[in-house]
Amino acid sequence: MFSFFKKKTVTPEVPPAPVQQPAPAAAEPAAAPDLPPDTAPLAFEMETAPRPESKQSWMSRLKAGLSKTSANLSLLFVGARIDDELYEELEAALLMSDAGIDATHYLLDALKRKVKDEKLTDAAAVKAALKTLMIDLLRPLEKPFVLGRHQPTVMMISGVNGAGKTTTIGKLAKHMQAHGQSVLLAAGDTFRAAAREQLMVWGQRNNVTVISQESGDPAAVSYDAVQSGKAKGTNVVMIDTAGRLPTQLHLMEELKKIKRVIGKGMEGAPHETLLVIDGNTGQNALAQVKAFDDALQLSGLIITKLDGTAKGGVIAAIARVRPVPVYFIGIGEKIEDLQPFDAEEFVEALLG
Ligand SMILES: Nc1nc2c(ncn2[C@@H]2O[C@H](COP(=O)(O)OP(=O)(O)OP(=O)(O)O)[C@@H](O)[C@H]2O)c(=O)[nH]1
Repeated sequence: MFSFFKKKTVTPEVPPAPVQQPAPAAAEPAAAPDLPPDTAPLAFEMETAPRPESKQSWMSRLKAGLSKTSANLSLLFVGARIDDELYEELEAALLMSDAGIDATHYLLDALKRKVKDEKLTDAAAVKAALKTLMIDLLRPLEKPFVLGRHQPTVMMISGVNGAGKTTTIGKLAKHMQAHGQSVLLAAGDTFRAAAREQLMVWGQRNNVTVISQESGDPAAVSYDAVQSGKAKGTNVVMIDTAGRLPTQLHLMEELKKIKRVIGKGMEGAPHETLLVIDGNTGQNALAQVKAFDDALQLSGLIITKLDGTAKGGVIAAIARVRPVPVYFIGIGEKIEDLQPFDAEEFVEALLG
């Protein structure tokens, strides 16, 4: 397993907070510690050079996950002539991959131009040109996930039901703990007792404090969690929210309220407003990104389940239509199955 956080060369001004003992209870009201908002006791950013053996296994699994699309796209270029028929087949394959009309036409137009300008006649060279164009399209979505700029860093996590929010929070919490970051979770899903319990049990098992309330207002639970995080000097507060559809307008309003109330608990918070999307939801994922971004002004995405029946092309649609950075992608349920998004590696898996 390789890590995706690394220590930045920041001189600690304040010693890092100790890892919390599990204390699954409602937060006691407390005053904020006297820290400037941007105090950076520790800062972490992406690991840029993961261990080769782990990288290899990650790549082969990502490739397996996206094999449907890569098989379709790769086959097109085998012994192909560069003509209208190839472009038509490529258009169909890109649309089938969930890239959507906008990204598909953008890529095709750019490819045709490149083929002409560079006088490409060989199918392999055209495929390589498409790869370069896709990498250029997706690269702006790469963004390192940095911790340590705030004490605590407050993260709000949203998404539709079953997208993988809670699982992802668990994985992130473990990675953060492994790097000396103390983590506090807020069970903002006050509707489903089972969701709350799931998080509580997980917290106890993993030595992570979970703030929860039996019933009531998810905004209040989130506020309590921020207060508790500030009082205890916790490094990271992650706020889980109940799954909801963008069409459930009252629930989208509730999300906005949660965000506002978090901001009342700590100026500038949440520092990360994340949307978790299931990679198998195709073009609907784009609709989710738009709706949640309109409501919350997202700072980043996490795309899960790229190991299933995902086609992967929707990320090109996101890059064209609503380029919210993709912090992480997930290809399974184990902790090492969540890794930073890397455009080059993703396109390599997508195009073979
Ligand atoms: N195959 C696969 N399964 C995943 C991945 N991430 C999460 N899951 C599974 O997806 C299911 C739903 O995950 P949860 O984390 O409970 O999703 P949630 O968004 O919190 O769901 P709600 O609380 O209902 O809104 C679980 O069975 C997870 O194990 C992934 O990357 N790959």
